[in-house]
Amino acid sequence: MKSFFSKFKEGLKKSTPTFYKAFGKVGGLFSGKTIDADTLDELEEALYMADFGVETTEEILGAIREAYRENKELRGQEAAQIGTHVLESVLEGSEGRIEPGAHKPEVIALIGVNGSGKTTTTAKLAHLFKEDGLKPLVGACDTFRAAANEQVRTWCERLDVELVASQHGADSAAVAYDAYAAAKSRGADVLILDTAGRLHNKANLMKELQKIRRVLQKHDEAAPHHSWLVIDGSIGSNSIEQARVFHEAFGLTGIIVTKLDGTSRGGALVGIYRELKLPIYFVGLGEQPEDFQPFSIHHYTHALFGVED
Ligand SMILES: Nc1nc2c(ncn2[C@@H]2O[C@H](COP(=O)(O)OP(=O)(O)OP(=O)(O)O)[C@@H](O)[C@H]2O)c(=O)[nH]1
Repeated sequence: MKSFFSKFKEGLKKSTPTFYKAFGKVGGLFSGKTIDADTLDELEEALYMADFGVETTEEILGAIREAYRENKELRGQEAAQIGTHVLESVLEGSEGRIEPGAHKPEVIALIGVNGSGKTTTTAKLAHLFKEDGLKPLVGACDTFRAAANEQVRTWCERLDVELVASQHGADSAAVAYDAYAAAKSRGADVLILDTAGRLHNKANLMKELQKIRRVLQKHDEAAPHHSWLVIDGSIGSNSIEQARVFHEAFGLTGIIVTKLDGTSRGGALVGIYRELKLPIYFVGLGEQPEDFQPFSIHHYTHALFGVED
């Protein structure tokens, strides 16, 4: 099996400027030759504004303050390096990586509230797997929202990806079951399931998700092999609570954070990781299929502090 990430190494560099935007002003604070007390105050404010949360903000500031106490001539880039190291150690272990090939098909269930970006992420994943020479198949399990099917269909046509869908109002677990069978018989490497984000109430939604799991397990006891929460990065610290609720109800195996291109609150993913220790697999950086990258601690931390590679 070809390495899954070969294509992405180039992509990572390309979108660094997008990340810079996402972090607003933090990086800019260290562009000067030396820092001063004002820089530290501004850093504190910027980290809170970006939703890094109390713990992470205090750890970063504490380390830079200590270095500044010892050396009043501390250079901007030195301070930025210190911040980078603190954040790198907070995020240690957070990079989710998959190597398709362990199961055929490898089943990925995308979960999350409406509008978080599940359907777009389904398309992005399908595109990514295709680019890497794998065969994806998509199951449109959001049978609740009428337009959802259409949206997935449009994406799959555009990307030339096979789709299993059903009528609006159909049993989503039945779609999942059929999609698995189709993926197996058509030799798909990866099955991506786009699930509903809203039902009449939360309990029903969780029941439906659990039913999808039970039904998949009739095919393969280990399925879904990945249950990823797709979370809107621009909602900031509210995302932590959202992740906790889904994790308790469904047992997530990872996170995908979307919309990091259009937000200055890109710090919340650190809070999610601190709290739930769920790996972050991908980040969404735009509306197009290629605006999608594996989460990289190095990239994230360096972009935040404006540290050059
Ligand atoms: N800027 C930006 N927009 C995104 C990203 N991901 C998704 N979107 C946009 O967010 C909106 C909602 O995305 P969907 O993929 O429809 O979200 P969903 O979770 O499937 O929502 P439902 O289908 O309503 O359940 C769309 O307008 C997407 O184009 C991203 O990474 N960046």
